[in-house]
Amino acid sequence: MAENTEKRGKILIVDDNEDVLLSLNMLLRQHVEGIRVITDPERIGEFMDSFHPDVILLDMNFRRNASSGEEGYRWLDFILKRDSKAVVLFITAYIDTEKAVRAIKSGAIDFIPKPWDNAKLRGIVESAVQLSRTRHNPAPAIPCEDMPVLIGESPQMQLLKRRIEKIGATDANVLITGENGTGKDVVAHLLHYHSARADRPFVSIDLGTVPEQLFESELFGYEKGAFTDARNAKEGRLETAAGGTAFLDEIGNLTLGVQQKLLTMIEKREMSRLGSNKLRKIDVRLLAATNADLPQMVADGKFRQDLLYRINTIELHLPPLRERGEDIILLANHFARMITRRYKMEDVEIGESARRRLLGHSWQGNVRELQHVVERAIVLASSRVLEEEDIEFSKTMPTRTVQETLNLDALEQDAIIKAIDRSNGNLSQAAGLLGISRYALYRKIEKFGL
Ligand SMILES: Nc1ncnc2c1ncn2[C@@H]1O[C@H](COP(=O)(O)OP(=O)(O)OP(=O)(O)O)[C@@H](O)[C@H]1O
Repeated sequence: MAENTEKRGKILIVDDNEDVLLSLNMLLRQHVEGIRVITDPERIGEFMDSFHPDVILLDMNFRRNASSGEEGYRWLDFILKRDSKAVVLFITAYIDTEKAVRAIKSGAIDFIPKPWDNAKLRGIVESAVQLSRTRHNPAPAIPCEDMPVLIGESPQMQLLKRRIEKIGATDANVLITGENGTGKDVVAHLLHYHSARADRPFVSIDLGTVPEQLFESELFGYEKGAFTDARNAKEGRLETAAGGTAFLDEIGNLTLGVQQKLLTMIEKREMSRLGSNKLRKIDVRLLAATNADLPQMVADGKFRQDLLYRINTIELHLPPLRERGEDIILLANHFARMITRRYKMEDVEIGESARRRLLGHSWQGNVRELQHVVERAIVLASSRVLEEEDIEFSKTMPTRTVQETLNLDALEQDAIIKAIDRSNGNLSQAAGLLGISRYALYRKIEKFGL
């Protein structure tokens, strides 16, 4: 998912657990325009009218010991009756495929599992805000000032940028390939931005996170009564993208049945919702991405050859970061600027020893991994020049070997951030790790403005 320094979206969080409210608020407030939290779901309507949230994060269970999620479905229904385009994310500790399928069929967009992974949670909320804006407002999905940036001056990246500009101006379907985290999502946004459809919606669908049973209803939508939980009709993501661009990420995951339906849509430019025979005209430009070997999948009978021909009119390949040399440092500096701006910190410099360490790493997680490494280094470093010891790679180097700061406040903040991170935002657990009470932790969070 493309990162942006802009704060975007208004979020309403509804959960009876104050810990959850506090940690979600803490995590998200740096990234969004506004947050309101309520413990009482009866007040949802009032806040929908006065605050106009882009996204509602909704707990599934409110009564003590409840775990069926029935209350969540009831409140979801209430929200969708009030605003059929509302974007709701369920917060839940108990999730299985059956429940996920039912929730999404009932109109929720996605889930936030408890405990959550901070980076993933930010990604889910960011996509939900974008979807809400697209649903509620046919205005440009990507205003000029939000044009995504593709950093890189290596010969491969220069060539790629030239091709993006050329291809963007056409309406060709494009298949973007590359390992995870190489920037496929950024390229898809750029292709849209350079196209004549730039002022129309850009709708991204990650088929790696949508359960297989929901591919068809998510992509093509459904009519009321199409299946048991279809209490209201819902437009599919492809319809939402009408006139603009649909980006199907992880297209290799599509089942053969849905591949057929997608092929028909590309060839005939029409589609029907689930539970309806009515054909609707549809004009979408299709971009797709994968890190799978689609020709091999065709050979194995798992991917339709005719669909592959349709989606790979043009193929753009993103090279792994380890093959891009100095781009690593350009990107690290870019992320450093982005992160210090986001957290309103002083600028940092990447020192010589840190550069060497970054250049020597194999970057299996590509640009996404680099972004996380830089963010962690900046948040935890004790000086404004990052050195070798500030660069920690996940798992391979779990402990810092640096001469740490001896400033007690800084040490305390550092420990609090680590504890919250390690307990995935669960403040009771974080307080336990720190050996203090939950209330003492709240006070410290307030004191340090974390
Ligand atoms: N060349 C680049 N310049 C600036 N930022 C980049 C670049 N490449 C990737 N990023 C950033 O790195 C992160 C991962 O990129 P992105 O989500 O586009 O990767 P992806 O290939 O789509 O990953 P996945 O296969 O896991 O979906 C994002 O935050 C994105 O903004």
